[in-house]
Amino acid sequence: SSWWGQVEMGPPDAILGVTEAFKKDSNPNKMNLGVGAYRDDSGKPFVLQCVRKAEQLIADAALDKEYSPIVGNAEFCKASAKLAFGDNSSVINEGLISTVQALSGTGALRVGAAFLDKFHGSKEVYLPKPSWGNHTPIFKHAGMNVNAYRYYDTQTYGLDEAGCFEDISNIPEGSVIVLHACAHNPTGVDPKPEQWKEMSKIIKERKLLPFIDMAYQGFASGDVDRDSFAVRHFVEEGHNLVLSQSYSKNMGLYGERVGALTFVCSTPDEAKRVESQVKIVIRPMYSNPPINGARLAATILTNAELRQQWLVEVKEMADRIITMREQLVANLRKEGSTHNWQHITDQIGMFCFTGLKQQQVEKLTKDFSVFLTKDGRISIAGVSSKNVAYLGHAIHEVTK
Ligand SMILES: Cc1ncc(COP(=O)(O)O)c(CNOCC(=O)O)c1O
Repeated sequence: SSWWGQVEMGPPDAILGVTEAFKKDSNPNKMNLGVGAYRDDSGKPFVLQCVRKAEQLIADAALDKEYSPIVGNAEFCKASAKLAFGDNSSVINEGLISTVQALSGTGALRVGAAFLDKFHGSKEVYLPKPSWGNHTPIFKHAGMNVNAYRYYDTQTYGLDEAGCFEDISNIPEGSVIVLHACAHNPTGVDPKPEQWKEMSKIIKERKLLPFIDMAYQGFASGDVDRDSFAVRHFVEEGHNLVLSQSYSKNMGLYGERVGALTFVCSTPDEAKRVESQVKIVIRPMYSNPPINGARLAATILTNAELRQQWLVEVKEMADRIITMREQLVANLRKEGSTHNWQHITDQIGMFCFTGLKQQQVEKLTKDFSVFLTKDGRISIAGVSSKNVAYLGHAIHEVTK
């Protein structure tokens, strides 16, 4: 008899399911706006030049393939912390942080969640509503209880400031609050600096633990320092926060699984004790991280010429997305749409919450072969100068 006869078929991943349906469609005008990966203006995946050059430097160095330490590539961890907190960050200079390499952003969140489940006083985690789909299972699988705070306003397609601030003011002391540093997924709605300052104040008053997820640093505005405003403000305000970083989007290292997890602690001794316990979480999970992606990122971040080229390339990616937002709105106007599409250009980063209702989404897919997730989220990366007019026409047709 079979061991697993009672195992049921699991539900398909909402996002990857969109790509499956897209592949089956024969319409030459079909568009895949579901996938959360950058595409250039030809709709192709994009490997940055600085990554190709770093690959060459690493190949020429003929390095060995020995195990990485449990905490990963030390040069990468140091460079990652500096990128997030700034070159002259006091928490770095005073030895108050512990940074470990992670299996990309997902791995950083998962190890962070496992550490919190083991050592943090509260099991309660609060996610923005809505948040990245994977946040919920990541924290649940680690044993935490997942709750939500109001974030997105379905009427204005922007931040529900009143609801957000009120909900955060009511989160029980000691709870963990997850924040997207920039380029909020799936809404594209980021707090303004003034709103971040207010959120920091309330979070401090409520004695909450901020877990900041920064998966798009540099990819949102095109400026790595500007995109790290929330992280640096919270540190300046004295929050001992947890930070997850991903290089999937801003360096295009998706499949290399390059990320980092940082704990901001109160003393150097606490940082050492925290690191020792994070290592004990990692050891039985995957023992030690892969070497290649971290070498690539460390080379790019520490080689002056490659770093400069990276800053140019990540801005190019951000600028292309911003241009596509502007051209989509222009095409909707050209089509004669009378709706207010301001939110498409107010929102930032990979995604746009269009505000399309489910039946409009279904019509967009059925009649125009435009594929997107049911919640009306589109990945702007899938929009190009070749298909933006078609998209404008299609959205106008289903919303007029
Ligand atoms: C907010 C957030 N955190 C973390 C991550 C983690 O990404 P990774 O594990 O690749 O670093 C992601 C990647 N999302 O993937 C794109 C999509 O939603 O279709 C993310 O959006």
